[in-house]
Amino acid sequence: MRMETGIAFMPQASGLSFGFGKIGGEKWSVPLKFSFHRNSEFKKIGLLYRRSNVDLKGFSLCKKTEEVVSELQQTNKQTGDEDLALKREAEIVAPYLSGQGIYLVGMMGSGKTTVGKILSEALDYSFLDSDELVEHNVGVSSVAQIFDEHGEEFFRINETKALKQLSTEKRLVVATGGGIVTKPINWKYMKKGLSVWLDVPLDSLARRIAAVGTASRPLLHKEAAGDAYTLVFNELTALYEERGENYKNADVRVALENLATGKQDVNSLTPEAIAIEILTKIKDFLLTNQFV
Ligand SMILES: Nc1ncnc2c1ncn2[C@@H]1O[C@H](COP(=O)(O)OP(=O)(O)OP(=O)(O)O)[C@@H](O)[C@H]1O
Ligand SMILES: O=C(O)C1=C[C@@H](O)[C@@H](O)[C@H](O)C1
Repeated sequence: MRMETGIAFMPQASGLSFGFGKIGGEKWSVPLKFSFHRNSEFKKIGLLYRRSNVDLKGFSLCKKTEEVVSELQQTNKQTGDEDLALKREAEIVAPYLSGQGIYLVGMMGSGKTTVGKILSEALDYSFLDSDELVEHNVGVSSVAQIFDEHGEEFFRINETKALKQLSTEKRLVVATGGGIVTKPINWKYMKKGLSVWLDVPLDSLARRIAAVGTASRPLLHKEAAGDAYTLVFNELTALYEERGENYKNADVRVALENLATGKQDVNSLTPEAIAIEILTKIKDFLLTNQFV
């Protein structure tokens, strides 16, 4: 069944539930429960995401067992500490947030999806990717297909419609499309919640995107000779020249270059560390602006 737009959040005993259905017609909803476990992965229900535990008990150790164990222990300690710090920061920020939606903006590959999911879990929010809502509304499986069949302008119109739908929702982290910042009307919708700019150096973005390929990112997918990193870097540079200023409209900026301290490399910052910084910056923003 092709569904018309209509989104509803409904509090339920089991947690939050989210439904898509026909406006004024029948609605369906999916119960969502959140838990906080490091060894887990996100499962998708409808367009929303939640965590599910992964059982690692059957993991078998082979050669260099001690090395593997020690590395795992080190990683677990570091990530365990970060998870705790993240949860603690989320508890501190939650009362100031009062359920306001959070819109992550930033260039393609800046980590809006990766960090957004972690942030949503820490805050007990739902997570949604605006590109996926556009795909759902248009009735296709990829943004690339929309660009191919209808062109960018059609995509942008539908992106604004999707954002309008989302802007009335509470307790939601949204990973927005990289170009959402280019239309002033989109800011009107995002200002119903808090917007956060994930500012990542272009060379890091190019590294990340070149590693996974450009097939799902039509604005970067160009048939040209050269190595993948350089091609992506050049396209990103051109895009950033056009739209870089627009990101500055965000309420909060989290610049990875500022977050990386001492000898730490921007590329070694974990999504958890970035999520903690987002919460800290949101708290500062809300404290500064609550009496003005
Ligand atoms: N902190 C990080 N360190 C290293 N790699 C990261 C980090 N965050 C995200 N990535 C990787 O970068 C790539 C892009 O991340 P992600 O999809 O979260 O970005 P995005 O902003 O949602 O991108 P897009 O707007 O293009 O959909 C992924 O391969 C992801 O694994
Ligand atoms: O930066 C952009 O303009 C885009 C980013 C993607 O998330 C998609 O929204 C689409 O590919 C366009």
